[in-house]
Amino acid sequence: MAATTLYQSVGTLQSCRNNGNSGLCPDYGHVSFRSVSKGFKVDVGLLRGGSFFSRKRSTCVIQASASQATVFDEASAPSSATTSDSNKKTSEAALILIRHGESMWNEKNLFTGCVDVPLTTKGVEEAVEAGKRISNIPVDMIYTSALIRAQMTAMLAMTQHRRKKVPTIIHEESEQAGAWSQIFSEDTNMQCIPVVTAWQLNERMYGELQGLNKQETADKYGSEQVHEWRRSYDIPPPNGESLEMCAERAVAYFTEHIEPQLASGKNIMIAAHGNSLRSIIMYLDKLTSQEVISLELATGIPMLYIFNEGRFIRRGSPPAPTEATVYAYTKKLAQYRQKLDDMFE
Ligand SMILES: O=C(O)[C@@H](CO)OP(=O)(O)O
Repeated sequence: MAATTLYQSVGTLQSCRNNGNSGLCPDYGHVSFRSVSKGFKVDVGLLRGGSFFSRKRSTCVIQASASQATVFDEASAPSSATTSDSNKKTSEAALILIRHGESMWNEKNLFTGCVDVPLTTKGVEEAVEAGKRISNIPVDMIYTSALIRAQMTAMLAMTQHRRKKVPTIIHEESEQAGAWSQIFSEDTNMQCIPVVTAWQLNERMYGELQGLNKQETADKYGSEQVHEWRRSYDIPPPNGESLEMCAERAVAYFTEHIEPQLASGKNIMIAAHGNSLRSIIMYLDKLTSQEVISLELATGIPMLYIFNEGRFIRRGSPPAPTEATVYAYTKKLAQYRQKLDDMFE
């Protein structure tokens, strides 16, 4: 994908006299924006042709810098996008990755790994904020680890989604669990998002470091040794998993179970962990074992990828609704957002 800077589009959009808060620009396509203190927030999805339609009168003054966003190149966008949540006509799909919000052991600075601890209040708030950032992005299926902090994050994030579909955990631990959690209404089923839990997406197993304080461990073994355990690619902590070992199960799960769903047009959210997501990002971004060392993921910040014709295109983190920045959607995502605007505003 060749990304063009927003600056180029801003020039054209500034010359548009706009009558509403959403519409089609003759040159640059779909635009929707909301008032911010200086000018407007604008989302740009490239669609050719069309004309503006109006909700209320205003003049389009867009203030943004080239560094704030990029615009998806129309040439690489699929030509037959529709506005359905799950689009089987094209191979384009959205992939959202979220590291869980702050856990009670993050707060205490303890090595956590596969110990199953919940979010703190701050973690709950981070998950809700993450949900606001992705509230306009379609989600057809959710994958989480088997750990409660990732599951809480996914569920809390979805409370903010504008589409208001209900995430429902798929229970396949036994035949009975599957049978007892069936839904008998097709309409209700259509308003649900299946949530698949998979241990393969768990945090890497931290071995004998689990439950130890990170600072005390660094004081005891030296910060270089601890940094090696925490961030090297192939050196495991005592009796634990290295990132490489974690990648073997997390990336295998991703390629076997999640990638085929993306290829069929399903929009996917994955809520998981610092290291299981680092290993998946290493695969998506083709990072080397050297490059992944410096990859750090913040808690509760969603990252968006577009899966298009078998390629993963990194799109960064969608902005929070309060941020006066510019974010460019793909044509398909812009249409989805427009549909939400039409349905709910
Ligand atoms: O303790 C853990 O399980 C992880 C994530 O919180 O820590 P680290 O940042 O050392 O990989």
